Amino acid sequence: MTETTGYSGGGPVLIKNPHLDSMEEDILYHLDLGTRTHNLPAMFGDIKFVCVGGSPNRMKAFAQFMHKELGLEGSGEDLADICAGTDRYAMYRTGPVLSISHGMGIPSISIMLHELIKLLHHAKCRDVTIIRIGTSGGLGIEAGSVVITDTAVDASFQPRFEQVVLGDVVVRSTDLDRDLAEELLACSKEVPEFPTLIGHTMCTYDFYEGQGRLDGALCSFSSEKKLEYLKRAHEAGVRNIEMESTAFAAMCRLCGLRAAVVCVTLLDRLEGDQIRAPREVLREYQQRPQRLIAAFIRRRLGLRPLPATEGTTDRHGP
Ligand SMILES: O=P(O)(O)O[C@H]1O[C@H](CO)[C@@H](O)[C@H]1O
Ligand SMILES: O=c1cc[nH]c(=O)[nH]1
Repeated sequence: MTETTGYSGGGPVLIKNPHLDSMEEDILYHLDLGTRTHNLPAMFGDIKFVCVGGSPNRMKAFAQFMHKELGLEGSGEDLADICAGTDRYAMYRTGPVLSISHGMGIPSISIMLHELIKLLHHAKCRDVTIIRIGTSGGLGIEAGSVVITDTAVDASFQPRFEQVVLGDVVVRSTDLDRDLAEELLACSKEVPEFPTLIGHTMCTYDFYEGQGRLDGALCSFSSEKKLEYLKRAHEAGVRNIEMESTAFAAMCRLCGLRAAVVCVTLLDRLEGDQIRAPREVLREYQQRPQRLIAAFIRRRLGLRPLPATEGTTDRHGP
């Protein structure tokens, strides 16, 4: 079965679930929030930008960075984790920006997105832009490059996300908002210290065998087969590889959220498998998507570009 419902962009957050209307209460279990226990419109109704990424520390650092970038009062060092009652995900807000961690892989981001999208719906948010700021392995591009995804593809280079529902495979489109990708590319001129490009992003179910690595606990293919696969991916337009983009693109699109994926590359997979860059270098790399998104949000809010932003200082690294 293929679901073709189109991306609407702007407007309200669409919930494609008729059962929700008849529920007296909706408990967002993994976020430790709920419609009875929290005034979600008061807490989140004015959110316009949602940024998600794997690591809780990265998303805290990003919220603190945005606090400064938006020129809000105070240092932002004391931003509280809104989901502190659970250790599944971490969530911070500053001004109109919500910053949330999603863990690693499709099952983890999928659970977070179900609850986040319902939260935005219950809060009556409108015109929300959602961006995944992540890390990835590059394909044929310099380590440290930032890739803005035009289309998320699966491990067979197809623009689809397959979800098993009641035993049947449901196929969902993974197109992302082209205009938003172009707008982000235009913003990259404000952060010229690193290369930024648009390309396909391949999403896999695993970091090791699933991404053609030779260095996992299991490996059943040769070095030649690995390179042949990665080169085919490159020829198909893939410029980076990560583990959440297809599910993210499919769910956001169906729910009317304008979405983008912006990931830095930690290495060039055509040159190796192990991530060897020193922690200091990796730390600076993971700040790059954040700096680009800060420039984008500032521009959207009509704030003047800041001279040479330095990014966040998350001490934990990617
Ligand atoms: O850096 P983040 O955004 O966590 O994402 C990437 O890093 C993880 C693997 O190290 C995967 O989840 C992959 O998608
Ligand atoms: O190679 C990489 C690096 C980061 N994240 C991935 O999923 N793959």
